[in-house]
Amino acid sequence: MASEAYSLVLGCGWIRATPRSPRFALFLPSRPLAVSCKMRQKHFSSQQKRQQIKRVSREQLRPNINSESHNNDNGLSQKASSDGLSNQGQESVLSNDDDSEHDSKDMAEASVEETKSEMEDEIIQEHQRIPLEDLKSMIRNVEKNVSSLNQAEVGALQELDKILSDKEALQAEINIKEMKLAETDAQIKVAAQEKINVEPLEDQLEKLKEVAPLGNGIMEGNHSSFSGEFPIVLELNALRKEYSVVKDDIQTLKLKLNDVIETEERVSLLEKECCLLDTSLAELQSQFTNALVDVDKLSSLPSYYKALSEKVKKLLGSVDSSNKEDQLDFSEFAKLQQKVDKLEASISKANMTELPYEKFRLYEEILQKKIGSFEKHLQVSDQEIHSQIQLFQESVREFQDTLDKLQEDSKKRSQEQILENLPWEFWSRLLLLIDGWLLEKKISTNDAKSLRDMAWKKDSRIRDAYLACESKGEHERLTTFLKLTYTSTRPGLHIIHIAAEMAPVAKVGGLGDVITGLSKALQRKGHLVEIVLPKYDCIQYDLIADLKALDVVIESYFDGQLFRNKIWVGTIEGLPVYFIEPHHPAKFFWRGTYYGEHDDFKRFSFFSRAALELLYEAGKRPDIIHCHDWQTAFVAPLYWDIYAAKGLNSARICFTCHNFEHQGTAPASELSSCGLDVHQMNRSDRMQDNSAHDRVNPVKGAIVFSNIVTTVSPTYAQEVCTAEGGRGLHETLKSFSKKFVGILNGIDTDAWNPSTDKYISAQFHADDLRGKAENKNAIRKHLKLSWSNSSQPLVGCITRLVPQKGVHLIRHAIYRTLELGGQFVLLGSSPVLHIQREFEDIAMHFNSHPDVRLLLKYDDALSHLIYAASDMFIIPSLFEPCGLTQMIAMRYGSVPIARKTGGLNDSVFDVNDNTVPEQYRNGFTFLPPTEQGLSSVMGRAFRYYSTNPEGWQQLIQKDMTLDFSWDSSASQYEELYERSVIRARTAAARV
Ligand SMILES: Nc1ncnc2c1ncn2[C@@H]1O[C@H](COP(=O)(O)OP(=O)(O)O)[C@@H](O)[C@H]1O
Repeated sequence: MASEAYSLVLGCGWIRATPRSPRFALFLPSRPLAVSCKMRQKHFSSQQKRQQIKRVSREQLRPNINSESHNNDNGLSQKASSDGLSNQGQESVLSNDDDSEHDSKDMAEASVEETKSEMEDEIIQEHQRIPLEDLKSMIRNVEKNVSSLNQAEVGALQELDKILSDKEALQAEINIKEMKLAETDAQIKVAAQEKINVEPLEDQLEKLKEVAPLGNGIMEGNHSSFSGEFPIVLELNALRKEYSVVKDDIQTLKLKLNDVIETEERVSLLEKECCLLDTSLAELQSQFTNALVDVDKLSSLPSYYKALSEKVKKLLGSVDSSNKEDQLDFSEFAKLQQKVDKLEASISKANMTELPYEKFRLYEEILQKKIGSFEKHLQVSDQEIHSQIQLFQESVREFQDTLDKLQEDSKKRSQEQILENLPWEFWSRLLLLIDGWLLEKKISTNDAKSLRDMAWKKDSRIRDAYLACESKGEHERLTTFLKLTYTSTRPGLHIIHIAAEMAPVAKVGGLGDVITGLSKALQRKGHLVEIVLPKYDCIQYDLIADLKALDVVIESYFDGQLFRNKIWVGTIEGLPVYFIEPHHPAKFFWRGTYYGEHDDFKRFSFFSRAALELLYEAGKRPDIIHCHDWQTAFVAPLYWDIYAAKGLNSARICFTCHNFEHQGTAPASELSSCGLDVHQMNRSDRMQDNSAHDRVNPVKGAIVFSNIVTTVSPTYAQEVCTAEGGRGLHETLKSFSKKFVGILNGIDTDAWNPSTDKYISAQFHADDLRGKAENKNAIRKHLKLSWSNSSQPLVGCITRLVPQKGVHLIRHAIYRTLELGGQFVLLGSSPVLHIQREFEDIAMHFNSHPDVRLLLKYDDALSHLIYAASDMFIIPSLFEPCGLTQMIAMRYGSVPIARKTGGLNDSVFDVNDNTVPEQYRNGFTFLPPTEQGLSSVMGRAFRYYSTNPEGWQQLIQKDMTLDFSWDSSASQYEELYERSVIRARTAAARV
């Protein structure tokens, strides 16, 4: 394109004006030499042309002369002409005399005359030799020749005249052309000069304009009359014109230059595009290579599939051979095989075909689609194959099982046939063994009876047990047989809880929750669980199903006489519950309260004895009697001291202390009321209080007399073995450490379930927390708190307001919450008067405060709403045997802020504690029981809440899904119970 434009410019240059050509050369550096050469050639050729014209005009003259002479010389003109052209000497002469026309004419005439005289001389000489006649004819011929010669001469002269006139015309023409040539030469010279001196000329013009006002007029063409008189002015005019033409040309050139620049820019853009295309091409190439690798990989899949098919076929074969009824459908496999084969073929086809680069993209897309669909097919095939394999494996397994069973059955049958046909001798030996153990008092009459019955019926279990331990020692045989009596007769354990609380009908604190939660969990595990409770007047009777008084009176001993007890039965949360209503003049459970009465020792010692009386009278044979806290701790010594001897001897006693702070000590004399021998019991190794020897300690008595002693968390179990934590019982606990264990409580996940809770405003769960925000809003409105800022954190606290719970820290938490910009809701009441008063004052102080509300009461329904609404939950206990509120709070998405003590230490793990695996970190903890310690941890929690809302949300979700159910705790109790029962039977067998 550039060269095209250039030739066009050159063309224009030649057509319009030669002088412009060198200016182009300024912008087209490769061209100036050629152009100037061309100019020089042109100039040279015009000179040559002129010389040629001159030469031709001279030569045109010469042949005419020669032809004249040679025509007369019998057509020898050709030779004469060539001689004439080659005669250099003649040419040089002619060239020196180029305008003498007359001289030429004279010379022609002289030449004719000369020829004529030469001929006459020849005739005379011929005449002297030849006859006259001949001479006469010859003369006539000569005369004829002369006349024809004369005619020829006239013609020649005419011809000469014509030639001369032609010559003149030609000469004139030549002159004009030479003049024109000279002019052109001059113009060329001027142009050459002008091309070098445009600017000086401009300056000159400017100077002329300045110095000659006349010149201005001339240049403007107003004084044409002076043109001829001022050649310089004319020249200047011409120059001006030339200058304007040049200017135009410059303009044109500039435009052209812009075009060129634009073109260059376009070229560079195109180059860039070209580069980009190159790189994308390279990318495509590499993608193509990768795709080929992928295709390679994919091509290996069919072989993998084939291997799988082979395996499946093998399996099918084995199944076929095992069971011909199991006919397998191969059509699916055949279809899959066809699909894979097809894909394989298309892949190899694609590999063989080399696609052009411009089709890469299209190819890649198709390839990707193919790979995608192939992968999908493969996935589906994989799944199908997998499920088919599983199906076949299952059927093979089933078949194998049936086979095994059949084999076992047939083996059994044949064995049974053998065993059934066991000689009478075998059964007699077995019966004698049982009787011997009974007589030797190695087993009880009952155990002996049930074992004897089994042997009598030829029960396979006793036969197998006998055969299994035939070669073993007697103790092991005894244990095996006793286990048989216990497992063979019942599906699980018979467990009876004797307690002072049961949630939700008679709940003061965590004890009530444990009774219900643990019992339900044990019930679910297949055990028979029953609960015996005092029939308090303040029980929530509406929560008891099928409550009824039995038409029976149980008399129980107290203060030297028998008192009648009315027995009520009913179910609470699906659990069978017995209520004892003593008809005692002191109206032990008609007080409108559970605890805190002056005669609590009497009240609960009475109840403990009446409960055992009930079991005894009812003829119950429980495996486990589980008593709780000091209120029912009397059961352990009463059982072993009185009821075991009376025949209620099937049970093992488990005692759980929920709080060693409460030991129920009393003057030793009071113990006699329930029938215990004070003298026997008030001993340091029995019930005597470790600190006051005239007092008996029911908790110590339970530790001593129970088979299993537990407390409610592993950390607390350790703490109470120290002087600081044991409250005087640490030595006793240490001495019975073998039967003492700490098991963390669980919570009743049915009762505490935010997705089904009927007490809360909106149910919610970990995956959808919108309900939690609704509950927050609802409680704020309900308690007339400010609800303008939904992100203002709400701190909850539900507790008994007792020193153990860190009341001073709870009070501090209220102020600290305000300091941190949060809201605080407390639900609690105190059995301690001064604490109750103190909190009532605080409640009054914040009566209409927008951010604090204190509710000094016990309110189960409200507690649910607070758990559901709060963002954080505070438990700053000085000590905490287990604590349930932190677990309930977490279940409701309220993050616990707890002191590291007792059960809190076993269930709350700080978000920053690197010693704990990340998945267990669920809250904020602090150790020093000080206001500073609490302030600091609350600050951390608030910062986390406000600065990391996403992390907070995740923390809530994690907390809500943690397992605090009773399942694992109940399993631990179950294991303890079972071990104890077996041990008892074995021990009984030994005695
Ligand atoms: N004022 C109250 N209103 C309703 N429920 C309460 C109140 N105070 C405590 N609770 C409940 O009592 C139980 C407390 O158990 P826990 O944390 O083991 O403490 P403790 O047994 O020492 O009182 C929780 O279920 C808690 O919700």
